[in-house]
Amino acid sequence: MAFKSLDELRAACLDLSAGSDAAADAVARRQDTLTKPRGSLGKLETIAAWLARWQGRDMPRLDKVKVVVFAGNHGVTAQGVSAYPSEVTVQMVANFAGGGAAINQLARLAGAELAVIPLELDRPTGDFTQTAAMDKADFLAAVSTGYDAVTPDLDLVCFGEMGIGNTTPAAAIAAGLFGGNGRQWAGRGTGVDDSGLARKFAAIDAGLARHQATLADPLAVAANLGGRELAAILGATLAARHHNVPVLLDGFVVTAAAAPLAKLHPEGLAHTLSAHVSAEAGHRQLLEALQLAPLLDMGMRLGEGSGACLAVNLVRSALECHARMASFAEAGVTDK
Ligand SMILES: O=C(O)c1ccc[n+]([C@@H]2O[C@H](COP(=O)([O-])O)[C@@H](O)[C@H]2O)c1
Ligand SMILES: Cc1cc2nc[nH]c2cc1C
Repeated sequence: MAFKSLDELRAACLDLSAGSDAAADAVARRQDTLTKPRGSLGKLETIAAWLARWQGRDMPRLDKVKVVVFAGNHGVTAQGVSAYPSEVTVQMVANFAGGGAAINQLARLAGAELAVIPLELDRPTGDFTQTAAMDKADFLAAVSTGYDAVTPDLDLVCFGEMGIGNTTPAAAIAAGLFGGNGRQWAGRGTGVDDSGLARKFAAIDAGLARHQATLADPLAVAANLGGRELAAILGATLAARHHNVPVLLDGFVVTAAAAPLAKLHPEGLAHTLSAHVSAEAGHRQLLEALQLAPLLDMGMRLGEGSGACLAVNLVRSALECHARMASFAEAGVTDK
């Protein structure tokens, strides 16, 4: 899919199904026949129904699970907002290819295929304190790349990212969409010290001031204050909805990247679950603004899709119980 205009993309963001009530109801009915007190598997029961709704299957499946990690570089790193230099982005992409990153281990354990998509790493986005991060064409190209990364054959997809500096655009998007300033949304990312954190606050406030006139448009927020890997995650989240693929969101950066969809459509992120709340300062507040309840709280702040991958094992647990437990009748257990 190559989105040719913001209006075309906006229309695609409004064209969203509500998922299958029938499949979700079928799961809820079966849950109540299984050998457990009703509701006793808690969120595992609602996760099974969520899978069914968004796959559109009475009996969901998890045969093909994928983690897609998008990588990008950021002009705003010129403001001294990260603890690490930008060259780490391409170096970590090589590490992903070599199997040496955390996400390689966690994806394997989760039974998930890993794909890494670098987005023009040698051409960082504009520094949003000075100019737009991306012009329209750049933004649409990144969204389109993300859209094409999600295919209808997937049963579940996790999004992750790698991009030195990207907690700054993520916080700027959150502030642009939900109000507030740098201090309210920025955290330490890879571990900036107090002066780095102060530079982050200032960069975000400068970006918000520079792009103030466009903050009412969620797509303009994503283009002006975001980054290529974040735009790709927005496109990928939209594609997942169009292709009936449920989504696990990772940490602060992925959540901020997908947030414009929720601003454009009240049910825009209904096909997603927040896998975890990261240790990045603004994540809990962002999840609250989006009315998403995180599954895990592990104190993680890595990115890469690492938290999302952990939650694949919870989703697998939900499906295994749903699909394989005996009913009261089958097991000869007396129901209440
Ligand atoms: O998504 C998160 O919750 C998260 C929190 C802290 C750091 N990160 C990762 O760290 C990088 C961004 O941190 P920084 O300090 O360079 O903005 C980027 O590669 C992210 O994957 C990600
Ligand atoms: C080493 C390193 C690995 C990462 N993975 C995601 N973000 C990262 C940032 C750094 C610095």
